[in-house]
Amino acid sequence: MLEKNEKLNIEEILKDLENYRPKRRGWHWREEQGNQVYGEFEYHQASKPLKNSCPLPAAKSFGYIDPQPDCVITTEIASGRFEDDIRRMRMAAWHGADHIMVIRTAGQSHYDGLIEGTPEGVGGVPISRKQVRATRKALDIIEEEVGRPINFHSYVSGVAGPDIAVMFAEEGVNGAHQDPQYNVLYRNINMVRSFVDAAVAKKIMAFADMVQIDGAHNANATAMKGYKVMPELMVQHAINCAYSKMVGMKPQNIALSTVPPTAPPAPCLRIDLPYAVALRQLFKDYKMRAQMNTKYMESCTREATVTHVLNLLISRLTRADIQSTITPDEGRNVPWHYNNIHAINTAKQALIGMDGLLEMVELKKDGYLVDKVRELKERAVLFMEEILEVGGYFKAVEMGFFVDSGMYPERNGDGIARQINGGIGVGTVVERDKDYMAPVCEHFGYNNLPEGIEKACDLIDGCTFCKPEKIVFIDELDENDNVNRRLKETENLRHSTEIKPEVEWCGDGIVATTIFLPVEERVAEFAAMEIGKKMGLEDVVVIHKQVMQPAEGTLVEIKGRVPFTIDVSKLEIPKKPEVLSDEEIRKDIERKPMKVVAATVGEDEHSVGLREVIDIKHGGIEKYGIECLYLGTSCPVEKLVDAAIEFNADAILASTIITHNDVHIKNMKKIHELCIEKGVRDKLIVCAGGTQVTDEIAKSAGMDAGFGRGTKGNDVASFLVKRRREMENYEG
Ligand SMILES: Cc1ncc(COP(=O)(O)O)c(/C=N/CC[C@H](N)C(=O)O)c1O
Repeated sequence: MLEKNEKLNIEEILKDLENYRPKRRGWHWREEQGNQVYGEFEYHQASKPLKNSCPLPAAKSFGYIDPQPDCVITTEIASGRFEDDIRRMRMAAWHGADHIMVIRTAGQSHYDGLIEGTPEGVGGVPISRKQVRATRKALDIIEEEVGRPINFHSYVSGVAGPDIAVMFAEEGVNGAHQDPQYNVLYRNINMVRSFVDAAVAKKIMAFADMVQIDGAHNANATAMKGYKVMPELMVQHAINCAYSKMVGMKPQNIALSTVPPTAPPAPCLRIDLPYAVALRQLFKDYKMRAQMNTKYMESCTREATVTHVLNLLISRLTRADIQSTITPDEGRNVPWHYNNIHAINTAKQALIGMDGLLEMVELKKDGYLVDKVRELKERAVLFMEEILEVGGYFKAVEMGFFVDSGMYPERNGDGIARQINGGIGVGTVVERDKDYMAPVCEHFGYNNLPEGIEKACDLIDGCTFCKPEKIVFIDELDENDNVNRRLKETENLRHSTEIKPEVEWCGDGIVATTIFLPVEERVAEFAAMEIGKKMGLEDVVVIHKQVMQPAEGTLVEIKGRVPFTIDVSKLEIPKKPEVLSDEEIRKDIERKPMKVVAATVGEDEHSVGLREVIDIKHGGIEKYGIECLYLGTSCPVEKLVDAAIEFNADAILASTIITHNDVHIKNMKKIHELCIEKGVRDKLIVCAGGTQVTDEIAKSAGMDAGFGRGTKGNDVASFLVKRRREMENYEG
């Protein structure tokens, strides 16, 4: 078991892979939990807490609770270097993801065999046995520390679909996309080959108890207008569900991949919600894998996040068994790892925030919604009927029925047409002879087993499903394109005190900066790049620009590479002040009572933070017996200092939240100077606090200490006691 602050050791994970065996087969759904209590709250759609996790930032105000939604949460990974992805997977798991979906290297669907070794991928990882083993082994470690099984997922499709299905079943992969329509429509693989392969693959996935996700979401992304293909999507789901069931998959392992088809500025709920309702009504026995919209994503991460929250509202208003997440930067680049985390947090935050929603609101049982649901179902049924009329699915594909930009029955004739005698793998399906026999288990279709043979693989004393020791593990095929060589290049950064910024890969050195420039867009773009260069960044690229007003200015985000490393052993890091125990603080105050005056100074009305530091009910300093005179908010600094003198206080606590024009620093300096003017500075302990106040800023403004975001009563009381001791010793 890893220690909390011990890094995953990629070298260790790569060791002895030839003998690694997965702990289990099959998918893990979060346990039904009924009502869950986290802290002071009861949840009606939550699952068990994690052993270790990173709560949302705002959990600070709720005792750091980290309630886990009831559905599985997915994060998709596509960096191309699995050795760097396991770090991202660990971060994701600690933020609540329990479904790790690894995108394959571009075009792996066209590989007509398995990939071996660990070559670097493009836009995804080359899914190979060694990579799957290393990743599953890392996930074993990660699931131990978070205390929840993690589902490892990739894709069973393409020309080598059945081969990959076998390898996934052997290696304990827990879920996969499998939909022959994907091969046909988006990879132009021959349709007969695709459906025959799909039957073989699905049977193996059923044996391995893998959850299957279909490929309907692709029509959303590929269609001219996502919302025009809603009837077709239901048809695509139906085809894959029916085919999967016929092969022997359990409905509870068949997940429909459903994406809300639109996004603002379209009135998306009015379009997407009826579709989501219709889908769940038609496919109530199946699982819903709710995906977030990717089609209408631009480079604005804020916009993407709001769209995704609206998608999550639909999940909560209908049903999501798996909530898939899309990173807010997917519209910019291959996702950066911290954006995977932002996306997971968006899902966790919104789903938990909408806990029990349907106990308070319900979908109307008449009017627009019901009519729209009905209309969509009718369109889908008509679509299905027409497929039958023209002679079945293959014929319909040849006629370009699918991904047509018209809202069925409207047709624009621009669908993706494929010929039954065309595509990759055409003519490669051979009818099985009468005496065809394959001595392996879970083999779909006709298998002419000899008399008396129970299990096909008895003939060869066990197949790899029954005797995993028969699996042949190939380590590396290419002496250059492999993980060992890549790790060599980053050796120094993994085994020294030198670090570099990173967004995807160890040592990639990428940083991002947000800049506002008071000029029109085109000028701002080039000015921002110039600023990046002057900051010493290399390969500066604009990753986002947004007009704030055509003449007044433009927001620009740039990324660039820092050419240097930071040696952390050489950093001057001030020691965190040691906090005294409650007992010790209380004893010292009993020994010698302490009085404090406190206020929020200037024109500042914020009081919450200071009250938490003071009030006994928040565990504030009063609980140690310190006597506090609280002067409220918008307190002039003169009044605060005078009160300290009058009250014969030992200390002043000044809260200053507003930092506009550095007013917080000005106020601190004024308090310091006033105490000197009145000859009491060396008698008083003077502290400031606030969300933007740091110890360094406060001390440079003449304070004895500064307390920032997250400060607790015992931090302040501990400082006051220690500081008074110093002053007493000083007085001798
Ligand atoms: C049914 C099916 N088979 C295979 C592939 C992948 O096939 P290549 O490995 O050839 O790219 C896909 C891809 N979908 C993208 C995942 C998406 N980000 C998602 O949310 O699911 C697919 O849908």
